[in-house]
Amino acid sequence: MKFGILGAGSWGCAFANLLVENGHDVLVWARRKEVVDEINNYSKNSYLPNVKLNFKATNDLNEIIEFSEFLVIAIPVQFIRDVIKNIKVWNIKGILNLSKGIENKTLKRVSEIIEEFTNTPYSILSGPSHAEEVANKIPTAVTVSGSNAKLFQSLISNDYFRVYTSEDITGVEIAGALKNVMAIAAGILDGLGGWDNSKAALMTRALHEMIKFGKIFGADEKTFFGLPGVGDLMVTCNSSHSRNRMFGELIAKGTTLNELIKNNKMIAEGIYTVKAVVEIAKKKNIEMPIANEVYEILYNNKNPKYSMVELMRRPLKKEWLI
Ligand SMILES: NC(=O)C1=CN([C@@H]2O[C@H](COP(=O)(O)OP(=O)(O)OC[C@H]3O[C@@H](n4cnc5c(N)ncnc54)[C@H](O)[C@@H]3O)[C@@H](O)[C@H]2O)C=CC1
Ligand SMILES: O=C(CO)COP(=O)(O)O
Repeated sequence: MKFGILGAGSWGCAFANLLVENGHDVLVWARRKEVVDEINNYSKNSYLPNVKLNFKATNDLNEIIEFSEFLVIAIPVQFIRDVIKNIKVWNIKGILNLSKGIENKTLKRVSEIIEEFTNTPYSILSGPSHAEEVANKIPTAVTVSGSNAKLFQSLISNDYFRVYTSEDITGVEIAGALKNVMAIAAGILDGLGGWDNSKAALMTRALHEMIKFGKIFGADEKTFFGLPGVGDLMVTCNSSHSRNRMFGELIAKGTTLNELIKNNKMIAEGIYTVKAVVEIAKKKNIEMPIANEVYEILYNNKNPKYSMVELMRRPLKKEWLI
């Protein structure tokens, strides 16, 4: 099959290699010409520096659309709209979204952004899947949900990348978006000196906060006890590969948010999604203590140590103790 991939970041490139490995034709769209040249001339990309890339890239959106049977989205969520608004004709069979977040300016999930522009069948793939490990064929398992879930499961699964299917698009999207926010909080505890007990308690609370938020939008609670939920929460809160966790750790150690954004080409989606989560929680009157603390630390300079200690001292709601 012919897959066009929007986004030549670490996940777009790792996923492109996987599709090539599975025998598919792949073309990647990169925003910047120098990234296209680096991929086409040297089979390299600074977003995934230690991996040989086995595909070609273009900077021409029309070329990608003409090429593709299926379109994969691997652009950080806040930037998706500015790219896809330039697609004039959506003559593709299906969309597979890999991106995890909620758009700040509209409070929309990726499926909701996409449906503003096209009624092309939409699916999302999400779960514990750090690009660096997938690129090195380290066994990984993810979930795909949406119109073409079974088809994508057959086209994408291989001996190191297992794809399971779900009916719960909303739950998979919300789990993937919110785990990034929670991982920033987990990283803050790492930065305070590796508070492992606190981190375990935080991750337990984080899961319940994600479930509570998801159920407001009709998500299935079961989704959060699977790969898109607790699976991705654990890997992102604990992995040295996680940008969101790393941002939290560096914030706790005194780096400012602006310095992190300026000094890192990679994107930690949670620093943007947390704004949308806090705004939605306020509108829908959902108590989101961890997300609120992450927001206060990132955007109102609340002291990370004081904030986390105070948060962890707050009594857990009875129903959250499992
Ligand atoms: N990297 C990973 O291990 C995984 C990432 N994801 C998700 O994949 C999505 C894509 O992120 P990554 O591949 O990780 O990206 P990245 O963080 O590796 O690279 C940043 C990407 O964002 C693009 N970008 C930066 N500023 C931009 C702007 N102003 N306008 C348009 N594009 C801009 C860059 O060109 C680059 O493609 C994200 O939603 C992420 O949460 C999901 C699973 C694993
Ligand atoms: O989604 C991911 C792993 O499943 C990647 O997490 P980070 O964006 O925190 O690196």
